[in-house]
Amino acid sequence: MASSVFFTHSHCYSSKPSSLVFRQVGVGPTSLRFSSSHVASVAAMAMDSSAKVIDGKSVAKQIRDEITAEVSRMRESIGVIPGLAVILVGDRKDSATYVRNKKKACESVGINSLEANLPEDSTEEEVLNYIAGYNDDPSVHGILVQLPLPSHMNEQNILNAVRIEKDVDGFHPLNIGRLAMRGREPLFVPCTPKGCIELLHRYNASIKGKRAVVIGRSNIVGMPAALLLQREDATVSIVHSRTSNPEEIIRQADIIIAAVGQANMVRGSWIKPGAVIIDVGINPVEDPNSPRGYKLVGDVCYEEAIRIASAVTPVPGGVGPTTIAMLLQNTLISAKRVHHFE
Ligand SMILES: Nc1nc(=O)c2c([nH]1)NC[C@@H]1CN(c3ccc(C(=O)N[C@@H](CCC(=O)O)C(=O)O)cc3)C=[N+]21
Repeated sequence: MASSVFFTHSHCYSSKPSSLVFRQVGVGPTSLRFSSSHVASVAAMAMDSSAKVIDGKSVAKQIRDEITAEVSRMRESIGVIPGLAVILVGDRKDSATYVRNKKKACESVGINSLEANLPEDSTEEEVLNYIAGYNDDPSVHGILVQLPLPSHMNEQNILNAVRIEKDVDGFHPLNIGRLAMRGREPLFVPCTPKGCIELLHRYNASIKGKRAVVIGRSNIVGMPAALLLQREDATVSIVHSRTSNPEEIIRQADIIIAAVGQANMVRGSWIKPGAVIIDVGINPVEDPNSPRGYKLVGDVCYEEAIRIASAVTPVPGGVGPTTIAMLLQNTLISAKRVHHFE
């Protein structure tokens, strides 16, 4: 999702001999569960099953069920249905897919969805006109401008035009500013980082007092994720393209949030045994065995991580579905707030 590119690993060598993986794992506390007489392959298998896959799909389903109940309670008691407007400019295939998924998700919980599809060569003014219309429309409680925008548009101008009360993406600078300040509360927390924290909570990963590393410092994921972790009382480091010793810092982390957009960048040997890993990356890599010709992988080498971490989010099926669930949650929060519905 994020764009900086700073390491060169493009493959996850899952065919590594398991004895090597075992030695890496063996330095950590999890190895205490196994006597040294166990053969490596047995231990590796046992550790495989002891690492948890964090099932973002099922967490998202759970959250959608909670939202469905709240949406109907709201409709029945005050007759209001939350509404989300999505603006898509251009015809990027991935953006079209995400927007379609968001629309489907809205339908599944009873949220109204409106969609504006503008051509790639639209002017900034045309986009601003749509935003103004949705800003004034009382049936719209959330406005999302799908990113990235075409390069001839000024993203900042456009995002600033969204009324802060409808900024369900949480990208408005005032929302980010409040997120960064102690004792202040943003109106909305950005969906992807919020989903990352939700996954940690729902898997009972403790955050308070833990060392967390966020890899990547984008405005939409890395930076707000670091702020959220800090609000949860973690000790947070941010590793980025100019960090001189990233592996050393990452290896100390109890919690890793990876959001750089580089396939399989984080290797098993960088991971502290027992760490919890939230992998935000969604990177297409060539795969002749897939009907599409490619498959999606994360920023973390999953096959290596699952042997060393205590829990890992898969890609797909991890952070992505949770992100969409958070968008629905933010839309519901917005509708409740404007109608003073508790
Ligand atoms: N204004 C704005 N807000 C966003 O929240 C926003 C955006 N722009 N631009 C693009 C990124 C990306 N993003 C995703 C959401 C869900 C999945 C998702 O559900 N992925 C599935 C399926 C992936 C697939 O199969 O294609 C999964 O990971 O399991 C992925 C990516 C939201 N973004």
